Amino acid sequence: MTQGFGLFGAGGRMGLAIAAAAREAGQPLAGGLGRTGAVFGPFEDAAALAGAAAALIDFSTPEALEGHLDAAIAAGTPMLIGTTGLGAAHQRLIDRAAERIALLPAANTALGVTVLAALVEQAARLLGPEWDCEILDMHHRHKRDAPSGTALLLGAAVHRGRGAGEAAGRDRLDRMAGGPREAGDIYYAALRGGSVAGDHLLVFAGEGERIELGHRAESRAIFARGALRAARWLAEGRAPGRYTMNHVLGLA
Ligand SMILES: NC(=O)C1=CN([C@@H]2O[C@H](COP(=O)(O)OP(=O)(O)OC[C@H]3O[C@@H](n4cnc5c(N)ncnc54)[C@H](OP(=O)(O)O)[C@@H]3O)[C@@H](O)[C@H]2O)C=CC1
Ligand SMILES: O=C(O)C1=N[C@H](C(=O)O)C[C@H](O)C1
Repeated sequence: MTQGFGLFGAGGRMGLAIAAAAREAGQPLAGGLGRTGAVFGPFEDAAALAGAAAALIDFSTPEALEGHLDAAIAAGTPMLIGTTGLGAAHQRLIDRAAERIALLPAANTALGVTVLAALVEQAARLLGPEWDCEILDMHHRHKRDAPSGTALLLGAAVHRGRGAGEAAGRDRLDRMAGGPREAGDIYYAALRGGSVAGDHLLVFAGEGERIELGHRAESRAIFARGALRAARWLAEGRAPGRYTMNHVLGLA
């Protein structure tokens, strides 16, 4: 059998978009799994799918991540992790698994967002922490996590640009709690409704002027094409480690 990619979350919105993009690109998929088993292809569980796939693509749920990582490690198969809403415990699982296999966690696989993050980092470096930073995301009514993974990714780019290190500086998810703004903190807000594929707006607000940087996804096809590109890059044979979309696009 031609070694294709294995897809977790195959029956979901992104799973369907990736299957469509793969058909369009002539990219074979070995199989796709949903919560209760095969969505397409002959494999009924993660271990069997991981053993047959050249790379795995996960757009499912945070709760499913650990099982998918276990299957990927056992098979020695690299994995793109597109799922968002991951907490510190998930990040530790990814770090540990990355000692054994190649992993690429990407909260947003769109080319435009990868470039936007680079622009945001540069702007934050030039502006410094005196310019307040606010990040807004709007997504469809079904989205579970808020703020979005992309909003947090853009915030991390601001922290990097300011030279504080990714862990330093405070991410403030409590904008609605009111009170005066704390200097240097990054504040997040989220809107949910309708069928919006994913809009992000980042505002740097200075004294008497503002810079606004943003991205609008017109459909999920951009995430799907980026995910396939990242999976192809992983399947070329990467050493164990934790990679980013910057590696895929040659920006790292
Ligand atoms: N990185 C990026 O560029 C993008 C990331 N995302 C993220 O991807 C994730 C999925 O988004 P979306 O497709 O909209 O969500 P959906 O809810 O439409 O899809 C998630 C799918 O995962 C399935 N699932 C749940 N548990 C498992 C499991 N154990 N094994 C396999 N499949 C499972 C669900 O099945 P069931 O319905 O039966 O429970 C569902 O079909 C979200 O975290 C989202 O934020 C989304 C777009 C772009
Ligand atoms: O759930 C979605 O739809 C999306 N999720 C990702 C995120 O949380 O940033 C990426 C994209 O914005 C769509």
